[in-house]
Amino acid sequence: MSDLPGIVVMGASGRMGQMLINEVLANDKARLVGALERPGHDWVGRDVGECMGGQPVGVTVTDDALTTMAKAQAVIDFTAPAATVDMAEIAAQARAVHVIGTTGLTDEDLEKIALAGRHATIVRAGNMSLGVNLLVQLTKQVAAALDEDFDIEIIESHHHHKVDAPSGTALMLGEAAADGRGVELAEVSDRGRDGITGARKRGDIGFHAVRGGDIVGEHDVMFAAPGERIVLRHLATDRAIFARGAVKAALWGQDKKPGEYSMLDVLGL
Ligand SMILES: NC(=O)C1=CN([C@@H]2O[C@H](COP(=O)(O)OP(=O)(O)OC[C@H]3O[C@@H](n4cnc5c(N)ncnc54)[C@H](O)[C@@H]3O)[C@@H](O)[C@H]2O)C=CC1
Ligand SMILES: O=C(O)C1=N[C@H](C(=O)O)C[C@H](O)C1
Repeated sequence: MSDLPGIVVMGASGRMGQMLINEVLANDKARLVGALERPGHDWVGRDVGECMGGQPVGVTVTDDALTTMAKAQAVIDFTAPAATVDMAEIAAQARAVHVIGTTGLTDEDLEKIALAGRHATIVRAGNMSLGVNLLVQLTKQVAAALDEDFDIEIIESHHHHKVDAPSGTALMLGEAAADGRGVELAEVSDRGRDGITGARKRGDIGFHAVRGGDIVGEHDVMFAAPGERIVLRHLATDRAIFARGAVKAALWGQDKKPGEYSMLDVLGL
């Protein structure tokens, strides 16, 4: 048997799940050892390659996370908050790296994940692409260089299936902007204005969510002052960028001590 790290993909039938299955299968430094779906899903019990419309790959989709994780060195999880919190405990028991791409996690979810991080290596990011993680660093730098004469607004656009807002990426960018300014995001966050809102409060960071069609993911960070505007922009046109980052994170995590890491750690940014 190969000693390459064995990776399980959770949420195998999802938009990201299918990207991840293809990415792991194509990677010569990893093996696909499991594909998980939620109980009752019609892919459960079938070969994941066939489910995706191709040749069999010898991995049957299952809803049995405990048994599947026993043979894995990492799990890549782009699913839903409740599923991710459950997996955090299972991955910690299995001493497997847990790569979390799921967004929409509450503070309570994050506390539970942090607890699991005492025993497991977790890499979590609202966006696993190289471009967005660079944008995070640029946002922090620009926010640190400018004063509050520049109003910061974050505008994100996604496909009409997306269930959470603001996007995980928008929140990462907001945190970076707040960090650059030396303030707490929670103190200055202004989400989705509506009605008679009053004039914009100096120092606030605004968030706006557009949902439509098949937009993969677009993010603008606008710094607007009287007489001039700077706009930092990332456009995702292919979900493969997220899958590539996630597989990189799963491999990077193999020799890391337990704890919570980000894609900035993985990419060395
Ligand atoms: N961090 C990043 O770079 C990115 C994060 N995302 C996030 O990933 C998540 C998933 O996005 P999509 O793939 O578009 O959604 P999706 O709805 O297409 O896929 C989610 C999949 O998870 C499965 N699932 C739900 N509960 C499960 C359980 N208990 N066990 C196993 N599978 C379970 C669902 O059946 C579904 O197939 C979202 O939170 C999204 O925001 C998406 C793209 C990039
Ligand atoms: O749900 C998505 O599709 C995406 N979610 C992530 C987010 O919430 O930022 C990353 C990417 O923008 C696609």
